[in-house]
Amino acid sequence: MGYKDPDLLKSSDVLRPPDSPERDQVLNSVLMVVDVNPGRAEAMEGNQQRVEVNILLLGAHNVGKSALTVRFLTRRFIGEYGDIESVYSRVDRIDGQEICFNIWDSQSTQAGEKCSSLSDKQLQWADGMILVYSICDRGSFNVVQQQLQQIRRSRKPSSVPVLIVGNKRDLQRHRTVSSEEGRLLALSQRCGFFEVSAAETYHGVLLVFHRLVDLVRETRALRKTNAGVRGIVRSVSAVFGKKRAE
Ligand SMILES: Nc1nc2c(ncn2[C@@H]2O[C@H](COP(=O)(O)OP(=O)(O)OP(=O)(O)O)[C@@H](O)[C@H]2O)c(=O)[nH]1
Repeated sequence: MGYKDPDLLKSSDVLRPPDSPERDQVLNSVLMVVDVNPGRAEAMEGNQQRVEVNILLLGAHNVGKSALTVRFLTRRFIGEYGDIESVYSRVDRIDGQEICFNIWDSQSTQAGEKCSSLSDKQLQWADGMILVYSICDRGSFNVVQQQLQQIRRSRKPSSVPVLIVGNKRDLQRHRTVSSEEGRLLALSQRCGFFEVSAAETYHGVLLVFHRLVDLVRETRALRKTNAGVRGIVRSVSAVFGKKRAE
């Protein structure tokens, strides 16, 4: 199924009209988190360990960042999303573990602005990032490349998992960025790559968020292992250093 205009969608999981109270109900149904200070990693609840994962969505104006966020959080595509920058939360159980997704849906700072620069706060806060472009908007693909450079300049290349997502896959007739280009960019930058349609399906979007959580967990496990190995190396050198001194 291909859509020319999301306002024409008739699917049962699309709420209409876009500016209805239903839209507000959907947006209000997800918990809005206002504290974006870093510092939390994992919280204990009884015996169950809940893992918190902070996900930052970046990309140019109008590429579907809010549509992807709302689709993931509510399973709905509601057409119009307004201009509110928000951090939303949802708790899911994956492989028997509770995962708290905190999702920062960033906005271009001015309407019509193609690319907003990333703040230090956003970069510090994020455990993983999703860089979104529209397959029908080459400019938005260029923005992803610029934002990738900014991320790479500010953090070590492998320290934060990044996924590149080409959205609006349903608009094939208007495609200006090939899948191949997206995949090559991701490959060259050691990022994951997906093409999805927030308008068309929930499952593609779900896969994106779950993949990022997997990568964040792998990165954390690797950091722990590396820290452990560094600790052992330090102890061993301390012992041998002491022996040599004796
Ligand atoms: N056809 C189609 N339209 C989409 C899709 N995703 C989003 N849109 C539409 O694209 C427009 C922009 O979507 P938003 O989610 O508001 O985009 P955004 O990136 O959050 O935009 P800003 O908040 O301005 O940064 C809306 O009209 C959406 O209905 C998609 O997968 N297919």
